[in-house]
Amino acid sequence: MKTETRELMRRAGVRPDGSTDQHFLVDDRVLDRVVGYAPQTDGGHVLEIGGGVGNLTARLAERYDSVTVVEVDHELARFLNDEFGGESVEVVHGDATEVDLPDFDVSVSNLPYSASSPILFRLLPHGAPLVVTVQKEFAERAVAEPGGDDYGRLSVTTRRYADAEILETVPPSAFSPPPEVESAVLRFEPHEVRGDGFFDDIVRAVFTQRRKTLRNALRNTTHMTEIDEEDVYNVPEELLSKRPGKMTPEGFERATDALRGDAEV
Ligand SMILES: C[S@@+](CC[C@H](N)C(=O)[O-])C[C@H]1O[C@@H](n2cnc3c(N)ncnc32)[C@H](O)[C@@H]1O
Repeated sequence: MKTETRELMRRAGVRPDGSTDQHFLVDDRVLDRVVGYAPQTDGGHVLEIGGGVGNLTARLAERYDSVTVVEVDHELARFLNDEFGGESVEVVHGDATEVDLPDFDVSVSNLPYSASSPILFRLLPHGAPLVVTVQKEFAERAVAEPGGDDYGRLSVTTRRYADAEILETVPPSAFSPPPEVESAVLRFEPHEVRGDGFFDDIVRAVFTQRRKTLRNALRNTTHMTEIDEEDVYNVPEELLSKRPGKMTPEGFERATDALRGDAEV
């Protein structure tokens, strides 16, 4: 079943005003490409965040054995369930920054722009490929190199978990209602990482102090990381004197290893 987005919007009775991140992708060629960018897993379980009227959900259900779609809007969640719910499509009504997420082989989503960061910080540690449409400026931050203004927690976390690339930019006219900014399709290919939340906690904390040296950023955020202040001095001096915005993910790894006490420094 391939269903025109505008027809789905009419049937769902939605009149999105954009205030709740409800910009629906109505360009069916872009939708087809978004789905095509995702790897075809064997059978496979796909997770979609923000199902809207199901324009992407319909395509994902054709391609994968099972779909879990999370939607925060009560009316839309009910529509998705009526339209697609069944053995192979499970609709979860809830906030994707909070609800339990299932294991998945791949995630394909047009993310709600105001919650893109917290959602990605939840998806990346799953270690599965992701294809997401986000604000273009957000995509540029995800792939930013150390040293520039765009480089931050999002860039470090992205590089820690995955290789990311911008596949195409999408103009406002592809959406209804059109957002004010351009969008971009981002793909994340996961790579092996030692999974632990400590690294993520340190990165989150020190980027609240991005203009400070790592030494001061770590000392000022012990309430967030729960490290002992004296452990800061286990980190090599050459790292302590850098600013977080100039540190590579490898530098962050050396620093967190030293803070954990299992470093070869
Ligand atoms: C950009 S629209 C995408 C809709 C549709 N999948 C498409 O491609 O056109 C984002 C959707 O995410 C939903 N949403 C917003 N915040 C959310 C959250 N925190 N958790 C789950 N869904 C959310 C909105 O209600 C909206 O349906």
